[in-house]
Amino acid sequence: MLLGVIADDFTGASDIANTLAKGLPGQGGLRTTQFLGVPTRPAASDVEAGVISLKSRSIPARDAVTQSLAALSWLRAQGCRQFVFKYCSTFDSTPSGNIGPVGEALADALGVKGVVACPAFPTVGRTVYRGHLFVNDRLLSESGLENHPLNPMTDPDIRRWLARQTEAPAGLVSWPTVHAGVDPLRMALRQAADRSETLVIVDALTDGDLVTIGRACSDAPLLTGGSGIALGLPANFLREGLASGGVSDFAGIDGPEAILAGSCSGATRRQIEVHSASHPSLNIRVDEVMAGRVGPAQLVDFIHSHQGQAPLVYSAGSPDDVAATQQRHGRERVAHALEQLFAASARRLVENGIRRLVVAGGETSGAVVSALDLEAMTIGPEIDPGVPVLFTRSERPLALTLKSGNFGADDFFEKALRKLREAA
Ligand SMILES: Nc1ncnc2c1ncn2[C@@H]1O[C@H](COP(=O)(O)OP(=O)(O)OP(=O)(O)O)[C@@H](O)[C@H]1O
Ligand SMILES: O=C(O)[C@@H](O)C(=O)CO
Repeated sequence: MLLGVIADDFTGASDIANTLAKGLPGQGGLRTTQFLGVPTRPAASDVEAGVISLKSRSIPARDAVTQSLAALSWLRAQGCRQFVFKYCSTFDSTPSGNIGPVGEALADALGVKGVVACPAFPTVGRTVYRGHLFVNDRLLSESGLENHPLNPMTDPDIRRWLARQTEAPAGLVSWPTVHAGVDPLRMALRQAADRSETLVIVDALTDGDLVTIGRACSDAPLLTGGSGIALGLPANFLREGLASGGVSDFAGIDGPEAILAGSCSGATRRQIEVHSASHPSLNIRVDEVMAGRVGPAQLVDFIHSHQGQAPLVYSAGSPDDVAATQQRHGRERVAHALEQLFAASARRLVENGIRRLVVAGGETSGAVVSALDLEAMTIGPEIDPGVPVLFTRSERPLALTLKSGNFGADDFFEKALRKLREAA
């Protein structure tokens, strides 16, 4: 294994696995596997990039650090020569973590400073300029992310946000330096290290900037960021003749289908609206779940009784509804109850023969996939930017996709089910 990624949620892991498997146009990528949690045995020998999915974005910082260091240890044992800590392109975190504490702990373990921190993902509108994160043409804090159910992002100055989470000062390399090219950027990162800045926000506005960052970091033991940070990395290994540049061998998996959406993000809510207009859909009422009147049986029955029609079960409400629900029952309790509900339902659905599964939302995906007890998934073709097909190679193969809340076109759900059936 050449490259090891530690991702703080499951959809984010798929996102960066997609980037690594795809590589740059015309060049090919790395043979990539997404692992669910820290594996307990060695990886297959042909894996070039291993992405470990943790569910560490919204847990106490101390636990996130412990899990991330365990992931690092396993990846080191597989022979990786470079590591990436993948977090959300909208820098999802709170003033107490977890990007800062995990980033610093990994940097300390690898003995490095001047480590890039760049959540930019221009294809889906995330850019960083002068340390400020934009989502399309809005600052992060006015993009809807200020209403996130778990980590409201209320400050677009991510250097300031990061500095609240870190022990060492957080640095900044602004866009003119990135634009000036590989050597000036390398020098700026070295200078940041000399100032004892462990994590350094690096601006990026385009894929070209991310490729420059990738090249400048060809020898860096550690990078941190959104999936865009991986854009230029496969090329480094290909250039050195270390990687194969292989393509996906996904043959398509047909069979019963289900869509489970626990995300309340803007894009998912639009996808729910579009899909529900012409497909059976069940809106889970949180009050009913909290009162114990709705459980997995209802969800599973609904999916089974609408087979062949792309049935959708979702929990999303408007930001006002979500806030009111959290007020009534408590944020953690609601999140826990919904995640358990989706997880238990998914387990039963797969036991009962569901073979194509679409899940929306990082935390939701984490809960669902953990309940399915899958160890590793191979990366197939891309469905929409940042969202690939994943498949298992077991006797009863499963094709699934884990969609980040804010990713995907409006018709994502229908398109995803189709892509899970088609060969690459
Ligand atoms: N109606 C609701 N009211 C309150 N909380 C909800 C509701 N529906 C879902 N949730 C909770 O909100 C959280 C949504 O997080 P999740 O990570 O799944 O989606 P997301 O944040 O949109 O996706 P991503 O992390 O990929 O951007 C989950 O913990 C979920 O249980
Ligand atoms: O970076 C992103 O936006 C996604 O991969 C993600 O992490 C959402 O959970």
